[in-house]
Amino acid sequence: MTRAASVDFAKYQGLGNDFILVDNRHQKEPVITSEQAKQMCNRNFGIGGDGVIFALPPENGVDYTMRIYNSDGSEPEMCGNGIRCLARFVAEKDGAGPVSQKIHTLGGLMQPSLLEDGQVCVDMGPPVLDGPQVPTTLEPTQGSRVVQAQLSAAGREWLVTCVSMGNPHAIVYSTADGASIRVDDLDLAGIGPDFEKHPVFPAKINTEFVEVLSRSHVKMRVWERGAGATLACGTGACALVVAGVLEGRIDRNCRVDLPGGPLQIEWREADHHVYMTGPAEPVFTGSMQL
Ligand SMILES: N[C@@H](CCC[C@H](N)C(=O)O)C(=O)O
Repeated sequence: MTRAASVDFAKYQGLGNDFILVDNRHQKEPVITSEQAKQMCNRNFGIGGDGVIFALPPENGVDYTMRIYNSDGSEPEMCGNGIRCLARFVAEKDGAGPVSQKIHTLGGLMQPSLLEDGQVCVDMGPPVLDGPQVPTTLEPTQGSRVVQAQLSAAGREWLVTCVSMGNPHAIVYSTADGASIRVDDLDLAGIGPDFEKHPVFPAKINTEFVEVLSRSHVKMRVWERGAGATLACGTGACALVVAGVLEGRIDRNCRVDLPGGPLQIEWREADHHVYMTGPAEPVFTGSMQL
């Protein structure tokens, strides 16, 4: 395995969730360490980003493999906005037009399609709803599912539904007394870390707070595991639509307004897969000394 003295990269963003992308298809292990990824993500001493994402050689008969480091150097299983960016990055590198890809991730098989209008639609596979698999030790409330379970965090009682989209999410639509969330009023930096490190989430957790505008339109803010408050979270948007359907609050096809802009999410009844459609934009390219 070769570690690099400098690394060529492309910076992309999906709704302001920004990533440093590295074409690493020549070798199985990332050319940089998790510590170097953390340094690259630093907004003062590095390039700046919410994560570093690698295109690696294919595994399991797919086109290529994706791995990602969060900005704190931890390694999550999946990233929704990141996979749209990576799909466009690889297609542009390979000189391919609108194209469908199969990508192996630690969270399973993902299938992005580049659309004529520049957006990317990703078949994110089925959500994982079994509580222990999310994982959470919260007591299941519907079979093995954790839906509207009461949780005490940051000095308040909340109702949370737990969903994995390859990576773990806790979704909050209301407090335990039934009061709706007003996302603009939340002290996210005060509340988010308490969820992220809560002992009922052994792999830590991404948390989405959601306000329902109509049955087909919601607004959210996110506190991400390993990255803090970000402008968007694609897996989070998918997870919150699944949770909203399970809680009976919204329909299966829903617009999700994130701080960085909207995503269209569908939890399709026919195959139980979640489909996410949104933008992926190049910002600049460069080379960083390590
Ligand atoms: N922003 C991402 C999620 C990135 C990973 C996350 N922080 C985790 O640790 O699971 C997205 O768009 O899905």
